[in-house]
Amino acid sequence: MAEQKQDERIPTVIADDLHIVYRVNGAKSGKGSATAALSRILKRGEERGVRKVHAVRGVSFVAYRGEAIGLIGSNGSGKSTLLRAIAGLLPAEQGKVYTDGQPSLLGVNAALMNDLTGERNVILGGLAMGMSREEIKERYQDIVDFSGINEKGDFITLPMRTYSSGMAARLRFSIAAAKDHDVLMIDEALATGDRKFQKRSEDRIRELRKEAGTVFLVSHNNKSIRDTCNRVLWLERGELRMDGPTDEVLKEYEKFTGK
Ligand SMILES: Nc1ncnc2c1ncn2[C@@H]1O[C@H](COP(=O)(O)OP(=O)(O)OP(=O)(O)O)[C@@H](O)[C@H]1O
Repeated sequence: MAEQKQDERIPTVIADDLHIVYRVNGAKSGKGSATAALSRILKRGEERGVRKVHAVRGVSFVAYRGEAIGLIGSNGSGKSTLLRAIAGLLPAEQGKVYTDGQPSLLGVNAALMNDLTGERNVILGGLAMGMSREEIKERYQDIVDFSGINEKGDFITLPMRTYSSGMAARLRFSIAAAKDHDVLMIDEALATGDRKFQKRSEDRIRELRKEAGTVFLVSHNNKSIRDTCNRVLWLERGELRMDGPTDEVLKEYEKFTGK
């Protein structure tokens, strides 16, 4: 498109006919005849006792800098799998994902250490995201303030195992949101935390978006998606059912779910 301005529409993530398949150990059933077992073994590509879950099926899209993209769909439709694949954590069975820069995945299960204090986790989490010690030091107080962990006492010096799941999720979000990301992926982080924290997170996502990154947000909360995202990808059974402006996609999705 020759008339496009150069500083606009810079692709950050390209998924091209992406297929992700999980392989799960364990036969469907310990019972069954020897013939059935044999036919399973002989069936091309299917090892004995390994089941395949085809979680993402032929998904293609291009994400651009400055976009905040919501991923919606029923339980098990492949949203988290797609995020993990974009983050490079899952190999593609078929197709490809191209990313510009290192995507950072911020999930409620992001690996922080339960036995370490919040304070140590802020440092470790920052280092894991590629921040320097100096940067972490500079932003430490902002991270703690943003998380609201210390609002009801000096929790940041306690091990994370003493936190409620909401507190832990808030800390994870705060650590990840402290850095400017090329591509930031958030899995349900906004579902936890109180209203005040949700509002802070949404504001921060908008800022990150302005700071030229691309944000992906997986959420079952249509309001969070509406307030945060300009575009939505709707997955069902691993397939991309719709890709478009938030309002248009949510309208169809709400018809589908009856909400
Ligand atoms: N580690 C795994 N091993 C095997 N199968 C998996 C694994 N993770 C997910 N799946 C399967 O892949 C499919 C997609 O799961 P995924 O978690 O991506 O869906 P989701 O849309 O994020 O779901 P939810 O909204 O419930 O969080 C499901 O059928 C799920 O059972």
